[in-house]
Amino acid sequence: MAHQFPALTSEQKKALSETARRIVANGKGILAADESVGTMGNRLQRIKVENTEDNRRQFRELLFTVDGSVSQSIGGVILFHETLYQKDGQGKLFRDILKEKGIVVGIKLDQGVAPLAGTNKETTVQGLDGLSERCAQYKKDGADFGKWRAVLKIDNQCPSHLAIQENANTLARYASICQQNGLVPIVEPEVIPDGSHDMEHCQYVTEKVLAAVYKALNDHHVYLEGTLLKPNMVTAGHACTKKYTPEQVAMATVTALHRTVPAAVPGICFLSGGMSEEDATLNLNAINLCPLPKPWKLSFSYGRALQASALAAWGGKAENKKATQEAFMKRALANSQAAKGQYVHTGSSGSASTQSLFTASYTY
Ligand SMILES: O=P(O)(O)OC[C@@]1(O)O[C@H](CO)[C@@H](O)[C@@H]1O
Repeated sequence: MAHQFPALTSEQKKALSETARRIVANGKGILAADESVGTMGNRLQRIKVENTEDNRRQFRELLFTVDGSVSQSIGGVILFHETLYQKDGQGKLFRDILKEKGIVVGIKLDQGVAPLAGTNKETTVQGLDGLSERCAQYKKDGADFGKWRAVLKIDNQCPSHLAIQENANTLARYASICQQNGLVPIVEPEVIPDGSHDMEHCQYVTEKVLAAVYKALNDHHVYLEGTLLKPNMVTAGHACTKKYTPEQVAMATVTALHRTVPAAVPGICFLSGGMSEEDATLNLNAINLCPLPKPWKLSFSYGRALQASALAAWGGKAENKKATQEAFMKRALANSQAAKGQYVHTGSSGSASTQSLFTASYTY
């Protein structure tokens, strides 16, 4: 056994676990603002704004320069490479603006998916080559955590044993490299919601995927206390005709997590996966009220479900700054309340917050 070859020193472990716990402390969650240039282009196209570097920068400036009280709801922000080096209108680096608010800066590290030949269009994730050097540079440039999204789908023969094993191993290798460079790895094995499967089938698959991920993390000597998990909630497929309540989603989700995720993991931050803003908040709230043992913080790492109303309010116009920032703050606060099981739906949600944000085959 490799006990005599420790992967990390006790100082490294302490720093990693402190960072992980800080991100999810007291109802805090993560703003996933790490959309790649292409994904951001799709978002901007919907509001008829051109996908230029400056338009991406302007929208993100609005999110990052909200009132400092946002740090009571947002513990970490995931950035895309471009954004880590961008500045606000006064020339201040976004990463410095976030850090001054006490928010931990994260960086998207995966480089998209590649096909797994001989499968039903399944994928693995690219980005392991040179990852250690990239992590070291990002750490120097102010990042303290990383994110790597693997995509598994439910379909005929999917997810295959190969896709589950390959993605689990790749996530574990990424997590190990992150920790060696002082970055807390966010481990994201997303079972995407495409399909007509029911919630029970999603639970079965999610358990298989998570069990494989935690086996691989253990094999790679990953220090679980210094990681965060970013999973899908257990829901029915987008085209399933049967509807489930937030309480049913919560019970299926916490059951799956309870069976597969060790209590050493400090936090589980769900992705929103195309749910409407309001559904993502209601489901998270129900998850925190679920009467099963919950040894981890259960919080959010939302992309679409934290930004949809804000994007709609902005519409690419500087004069909409106040409305944009208010829309973002409203979702941040609602999700922070939900992360404590204290969200009360007031019935005054704007139309953008109840619209489905589903995109078919959201693979990158
Ligand atoms: O599902 P959501 O909450 O919109 O986004 C989850 C997420 O992992 O997927 C996106 C694509 O990689 C990222 O921008 C984001 O971090």
